[in-house]
Amino acid sequence: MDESLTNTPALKGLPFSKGHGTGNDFVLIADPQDQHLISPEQVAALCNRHLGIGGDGLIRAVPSRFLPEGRGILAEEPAAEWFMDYRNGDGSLSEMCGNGVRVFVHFLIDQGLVTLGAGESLAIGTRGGVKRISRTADGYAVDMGPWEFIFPADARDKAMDSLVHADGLEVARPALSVSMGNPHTVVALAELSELEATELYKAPQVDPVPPHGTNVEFVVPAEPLVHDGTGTITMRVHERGVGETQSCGTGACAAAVAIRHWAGDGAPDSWNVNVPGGVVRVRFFPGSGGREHVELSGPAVIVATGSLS
Ligand SMILES: N[C@@H](CCC[C@H](N)C(=O)O)C(=O)O
Repeated sequence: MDESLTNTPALKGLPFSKGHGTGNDFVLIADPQDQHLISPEQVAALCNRHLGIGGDGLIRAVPSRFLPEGRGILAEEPAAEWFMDYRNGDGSLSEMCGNGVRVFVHFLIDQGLVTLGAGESLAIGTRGGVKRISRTADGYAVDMGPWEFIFPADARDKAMDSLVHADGLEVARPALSVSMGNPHTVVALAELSELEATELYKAPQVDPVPPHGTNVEFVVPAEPLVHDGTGTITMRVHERGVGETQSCGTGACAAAVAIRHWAGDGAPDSWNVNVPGGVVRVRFFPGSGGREHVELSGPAVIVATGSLS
């Protein structure tokens, strides 16, 4: 373990769990009294795969009442007692993490901090707003709220609003940028062989890049696209603040938004998104306030618990 971590009294002996959702992995820390302010450098050290515990991100579970963002959440939804304080592996903040919020709820249950019965839902505070989570047969479903295009309609023709280039692709490809609370740029490729050839060891070049940076999803629609009313997409992702990951829940939602837009009228509302770490499901449904919402579902696993030595 990096000594700069364990020399910090506030972190010495701190219990943690390690969990993942379809291979998108997180260090999880319960902080019911808001006593552990973990610096960006400490997050990066804990998430380091060689010198730390290793993870795509770190999630601190803290009561909403302790954080200014959390108090705003409580004014909107008093039941959102717990706040998901999410950091990317480099220590930067993100508004939302779709795989992370499922793993977060599983962690809260595992720690005995909440209960969630079949047919019930739990409100969680995030920097991307209140998310409601319920159990499914294989894990959890999250109402991710409404999606929106990042660039205004007049800057976007029907098919694209950016160009993206990555090593391994001969030319830059058209893309659409979608917000799921956090930013995504979705690039369609024609063949699985192109997806395999795409090099994601460094960040793809996006032009124009959304104002707060972006996560980049490379997607291949299945052939045929729709089977039994469900569309299928295969996706790889380069995450802002992390690098290539095995899965990205908000990215899967953005991928389904973009492919459904490209497919046009008659495209389905249900999607399976294959990622290197498994499969997540995305569903569009009429949400509150007359806006279309996105539901993300998939597994959540706790693999280990320990304490910082
Ligand atoms: N893997 C997450 C997204 C995590 C945040 C992202 N890297 C960002 O900076 O927005 C997911 O499952 O949604």
